[in-house]
Amino acid sequence: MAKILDGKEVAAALKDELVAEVDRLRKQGITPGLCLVMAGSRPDSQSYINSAVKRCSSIGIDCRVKKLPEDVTQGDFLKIIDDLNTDPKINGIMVMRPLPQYISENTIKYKISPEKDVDCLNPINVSKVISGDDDGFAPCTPAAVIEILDYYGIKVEGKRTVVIGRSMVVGRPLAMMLLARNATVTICHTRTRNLAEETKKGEILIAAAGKAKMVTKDMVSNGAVVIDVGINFDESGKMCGDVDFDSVCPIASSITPVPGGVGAVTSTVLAKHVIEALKLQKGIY
Ligand SMILES: Nc1nc(=O)c2c([nH]1)NC[C@@H]1CN(c3ccc(C(=O)N[C@@H](CCC(=O)O)C(=O)O)cc3)C=[N+]21
Repeated sequence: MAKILDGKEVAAALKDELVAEVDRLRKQGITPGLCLVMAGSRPDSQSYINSAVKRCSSIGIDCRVKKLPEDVTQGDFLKIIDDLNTDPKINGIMVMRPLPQYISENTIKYKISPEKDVDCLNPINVSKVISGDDDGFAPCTPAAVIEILDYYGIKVEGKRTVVIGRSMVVGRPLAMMLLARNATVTICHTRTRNLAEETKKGEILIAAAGKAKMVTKDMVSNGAVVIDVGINFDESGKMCGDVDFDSVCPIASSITPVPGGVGAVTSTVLAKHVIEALKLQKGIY
């Protein structure tokens, strides 16, 4: 049976470091501030906002949530981003995706100040992820995957690492972050032929496809490390990952559960990024 890679444990360890950091900053009279911006009422965005606010507040970050109507105009949206860019109390800006249909994500993402862009929407930060510079902000979810691998001492260098999924929030940036750590990376996606043949080559297999329980045991090689980034809900409304945990667990060497895996670390990484953003803006090293 695979060893369980416990996201809650990783998040707790990271949280301890961050609380200590926020305490040090508070003694200098500074409190980090985050604003989460949500247009419309998607339940997945709302659920992330709830857990992000809970987690960041418990670390000592001031959280603000800006809820905009689904039919907000592009002009109003841009004005809000502009105000946050210049607000000295706000160190991090997180805009929930996807944006409403009539808002151009391309326009919004360039507008977020790169120094406050804690979830990597601005192409300046995307380009840093691609070139392997670590002075920008990577998106929080792939950064959470890296935190888990680091915490458990799982080295990716030289290893055949297969990522399923090519989204801008997870698959693509994650592939680049693994490449920067010298993994041999394969990206699989909806048009990949003989998917199981490809995924079986992975010594490390990362599922970020957004499709419930799609990774079955015939797709996993014996002893693989399996990281499940999926957050889906099954027929009975229960949260489940992209990996069919019960069938894969017996053959993997280690595996992240859902819930309690990558998702449990993501909001703590967000808090980490807000603190880094503050230090960057204030010139604290
Ligand atoms: N710019 C942007 N970045 C995002 O990362 C992003 C987004 N937009 N839009 C919406 C989706 C959805 N999403 C969720 C993350 C965690 C939970 C969640 O339930 N987390 C639980 C833990 C789940 C677990 O344990 O696996 C928690 O933090 O307590 C839900 C939803 C992020 N998203």
